Amino acid sequence: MPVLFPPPKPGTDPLPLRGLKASFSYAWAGLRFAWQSQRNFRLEVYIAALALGLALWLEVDLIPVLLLVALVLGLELLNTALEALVDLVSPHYHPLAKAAKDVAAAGVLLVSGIAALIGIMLFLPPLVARLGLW
Ligand SMILES: Nc1ncnc2c1ncn2[C@@H]1O[C@H](COP(=O)(O)OP(=O)(O)OP(=O)(O)O)[C@@H](O)[C@H]1O
Repeated sequence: MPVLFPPPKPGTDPLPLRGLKASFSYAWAGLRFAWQSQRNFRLEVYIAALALGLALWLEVDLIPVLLLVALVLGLELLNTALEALVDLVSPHYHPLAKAAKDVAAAGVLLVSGIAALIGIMLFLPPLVARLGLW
C-alpha cells in the first residue's frame, strides 16, 4: 500500500476542496486494500450486487436493501481496519489480539446473519409470486 500523508486540517488549508479530494483518495485506497486483501469483502460486494439486482427485478423497496448493504460492507471495512491494527501492534500471538479479532469477526457474522434473514423475508414472497410458484 502506498504511503499517504495526512491531509492538512480544514481550518489551516488555503484550498479546502483539495483537502477533501485527498480525503476521498485515502478512503479509495482503503477500499482497494480491503478489496485486494479480504476474500470476505469481495464475496459481500458480489452478494450486495446480486441483492440490488434482485431488488430492482422484483421491485422491492430499495431503501432497506441499501441500508443492509451499507451496514454489512461498512462493518467488514471496520473489521479489516481492526485486523490490520491488531497485526501491527501484536504480530505475535496474544490472547487480547485473539479476543479483538474474534469479537470483531463475531460482530460481522451477527450483522451478516441478520441481514441475510431480513433479505429472505424481503425477497422470498415477491420471488415466489414472480416465479408463479404460489
Ligand atoms: N496476533 C494474534 N494473536 C492471537 N490470535 C490471533 C492473532 N492473529 C490472529 N489470531 C487468531 O486467528 C484468527 C484468524 O486471524 P487472521 O488474521 O489469520 O485471519 P482473519 O484476517 O481474521 O480472517 P478473515 O480475513 O478470513 O476474516 C483470529 O480470529 C484469531 O482467533
